[in-house]
Amino acid sequence: MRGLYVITDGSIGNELLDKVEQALRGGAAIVQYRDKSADTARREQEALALQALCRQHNALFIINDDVQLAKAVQADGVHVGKDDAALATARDYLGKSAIIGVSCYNRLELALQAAQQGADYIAFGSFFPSPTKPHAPRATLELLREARSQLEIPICAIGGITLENAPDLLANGADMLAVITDIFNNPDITRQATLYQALTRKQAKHYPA
Ligand SMILES: Cc1ncc(COP(=O)(O)OP(=O)(O)O)c(N)n1
Ligand SMILES: Cc1ncsc1CCOP(=O)(O)O
Ligand SMILES: [Mg+2]
Repeated sequence: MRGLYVITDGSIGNELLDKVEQALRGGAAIVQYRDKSADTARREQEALALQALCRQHNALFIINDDVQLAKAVQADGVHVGKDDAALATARDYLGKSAIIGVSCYNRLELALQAAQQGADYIAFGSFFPSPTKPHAPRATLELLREARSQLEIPICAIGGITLENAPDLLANGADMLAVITDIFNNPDITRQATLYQALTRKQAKHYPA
């Protein structure tokens, strides 16, 4: 796994599908449906529509937090953090072939443990001030380098990523760049996604596509 990993946000509103499609046209490799609302019916409907869109564009589709929803819509996988299902629980529920990503914040030991327990990728961040999650713990490029030297699974970087700071993340070992604001707040989402994809193709060479 590598490339641009776009994450949806509740604030995108009713242009959700349209905006995600624009990102996919620009070459986003992975889409995460991240919706913190309690509206189960709408969440399922949106997730199903996004799943179909990702299939059309050969992109992976990941559900944030919710293993039940991931199974219900046959998503490619789920992303879990400290307040979500444990990795082992998610694996039991979704099976061997599901992609399970685990948030490790700024903690190498969590990443080593997740890798040992069968995570498909891990995520560190926030690397930079994030408009979406201003109070997220701050991760460093040094942590990324150290993790790169110890981990074989793909590493995702998240938090306040922009086209200006993305090259440092890639140069220090990130395989995937998870982005909300700098993609979905851009007036030309497709072009912005294309620019990210070009950067990741140039620099993330740790794994085959
Ligand atoms: C790719 C990716 N990385 C990190 C997160 C954050 O997960 P978590 O810590 O569970 O926080 P929420 O996103 O659930 O608020 C993520 N979602 N995706
Ligand atoms: C979910 C999450 N976890 C750490 S930072 C973040 C939000 C990233 O969004 P943005 O790209 O807007 O900083
Ligand atoms: Mg979570």
